[in-house]
Amino acid sequence: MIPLIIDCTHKKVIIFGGGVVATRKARYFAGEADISVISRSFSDPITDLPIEQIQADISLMQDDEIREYLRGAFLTIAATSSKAINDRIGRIAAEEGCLFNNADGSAGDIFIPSIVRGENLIIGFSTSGGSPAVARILRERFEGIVPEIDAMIDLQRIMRDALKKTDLPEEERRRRLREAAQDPEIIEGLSRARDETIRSALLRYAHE
Ligand SMILES: C[C@@]1(CC(=O)O)C2=NC(=C\c3[nH]c(c(CCC(=O)O)c3CC(=O)O)Cc3[nH]c(c(CC(=O)O)c3CCC(=O)O)/C=C3\N/C(=C\2)[C@@H](CCC(=O)O)[C@]3(C)CC(=O)O)/[C@H]1CCC(=O)O
Ligand SMILES: NC(=O)c1ccc[n+]([C@@H]2O[C@H](COP(=O)([O-])OP(=O)(O)OC[C@H]3O[C@@H](n4cnc5c(N)ncnc54)[C@H](O)[C@@H]3O)[C@@H](O)[C@H]2O)c1
Repeated sequence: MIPLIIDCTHKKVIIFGGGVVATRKARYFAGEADISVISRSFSDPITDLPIEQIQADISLMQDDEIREYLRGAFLTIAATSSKAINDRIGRIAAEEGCLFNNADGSAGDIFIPSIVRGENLIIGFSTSGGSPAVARILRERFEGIVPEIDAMIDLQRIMRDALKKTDLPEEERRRRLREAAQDPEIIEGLSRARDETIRSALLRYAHE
């Protein structure tokens, strides 16, 4: 398993099933991907999301009909309450060369991680299906420190630009960036007085 951060803008994500789990998966991709949900019934929260809803009984569909829905899809998620239906969708997705995530049944190609999102940062936690509860606990543990990491990334971006304009050798620029990233005064200052700390860090680290 290899983690990737993927731009899902305008990518087609097809979700089968419209219950609690399908809603969570739809919410995960909503706002970036183009989502269609195919199900016999839809939970109330899923109907509030900006997604296409297609009402159908999947057990009555021929393989070709399912295949048609998957055409051009980046990712297919099976989240019905039937393992047999989910696995059947997985088989067709594999034939179509489409990435597949299975909420219940044989594991697909991808796991959906628990995520923490900052302005400059995304962290994903996955136990590869071993313990979603642990993934959640890790997310909650890291949520609190995201604002300070975000501020550090802002500072580092500005510092990198400033250092590139100097004649300092690359090794020295790298050393200073690493040192500033671990400087306790800067870390503390960023959460208290962000702009002032960025100014003083630049004076201290980004000159020849
Ligand atoms: C990260 C997150 C993304 C998302 O789905 O949106 C996610 N589950 C989340 C929440 C969540 N999951 C469960 C509950 C109800 C708890 C309860 O039952 O009361 C809740 C709600 C909650 O806790 O809030 C239970 C559960 N989960 C799975 C099974 C089936 C099984 O294990 O077979 C069961 C049934 C019971 C059990 O066996 O526990 C399976 C999967 N869940 C995964 C991801 C993948 C593995 C990720 C990993 O290994 O790290 C995988 C394999 C599916 C996949 O590939 O996507 C999201 C994080 C939310 C957060 O960040 O707060
Ligand atoms: N992967 C995860 O994160 C995770 C977490 C908890 C549970 N699960 C498992 O995922 C599955 C779905 O859980 P849920 O809580 O969303 O269940 P749910 O009962 O709320 O939803 C099931 C959905 O599947 C649809 N469906 C079932 N058969 C269908 C058919 N023949 N045609 C069309 N639609 C059909 C139903 O209409 C419903 O919308 C369960 O098997 C559950 O054990 C997975």
